[in-house]
Amino acid sequence: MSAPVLDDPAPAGRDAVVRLEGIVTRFGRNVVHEGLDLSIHAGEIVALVGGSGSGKTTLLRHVIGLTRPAAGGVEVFGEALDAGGAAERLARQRRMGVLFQHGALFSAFSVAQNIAFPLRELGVMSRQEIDRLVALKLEMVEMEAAHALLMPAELSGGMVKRVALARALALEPELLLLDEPTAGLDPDRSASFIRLIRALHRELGLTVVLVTHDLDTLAQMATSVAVLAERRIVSHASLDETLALDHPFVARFFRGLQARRSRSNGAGAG
Ligand SMILES: Nc1ncnc2c1ncn2[C@@H]1O[C@H](COP(=O)(O)OP(=O)(O)OP(=O)(O)O)[C@@H](O)[C@H]1O
Repeated sequence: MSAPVLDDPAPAGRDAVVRLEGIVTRFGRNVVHEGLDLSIHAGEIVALVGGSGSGKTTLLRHVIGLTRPAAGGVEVFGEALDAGGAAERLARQRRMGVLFQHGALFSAFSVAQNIAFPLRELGVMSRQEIDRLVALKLEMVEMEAAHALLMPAELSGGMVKRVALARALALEPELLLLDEPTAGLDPDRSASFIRLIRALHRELGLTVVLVTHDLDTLAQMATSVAVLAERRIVSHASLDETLALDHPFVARFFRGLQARRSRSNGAGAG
């Protein structure tokens, strides 16, 4: 196996938005992470890839503080996740938006109520301010104002993802965590979801961590790829550098993309 690529793909001088150091995670006897390190810098879209059960979702849960590693440090926005009092921890939480794979909407709430939920929790906005922000977020995810009154059961799969994204964006997060955002979407809906995230990334300067098994999503979105294998990040590098790695998981995972690239190179050469 060639040497793993562990150099930092972000330009020097940018602060880490997320820094994971020496993370150890255990569920009973199942050791999921062991000495895992990863730094993510402002403005990056990092695709986190790894085999099924390798601990990608668990890592995202550590970043937002839903779970705690058995050992190691989790820093977000330059501070330890549990630094400071309750108010400071909450303030840090609000700088992060999350879209989980089964990030279901509250089924008894309308689209508008779902998007308004994090805003209401803040308890500082008037009804009019909340309505205005909900309308703005709906527009941001390219949904019509009339959709605000629909119930989740009335939405298509693509619309559910958009509403969940609008809710994740409600508090204007600087860091967006996306777990399989395009899973279950048909190619058209998937492509438009990718366009949307890329536009938001460009316009809002978001930092994004993206877990995906979908090579098209990855190739079109990621500014870097972090590979979770053997319980740690074995490589964090550009897609091209990742493709050049001699690692069994990388070879298996990227086989389709490699084949497509060599076909198009062949076609170009001929
Ligand atoms: N709450 C829990 N209790 C016990 N084991 C857990 C718990 N959460 C996760 N695990 C175990 O930790 C491992 C990593 O799970 P995780 O969901 O993070 O993997 P993943 O890489 O996201 O997988 P996939 O790609 O299949 O979604 C698995 O073996 C899983 O069974």
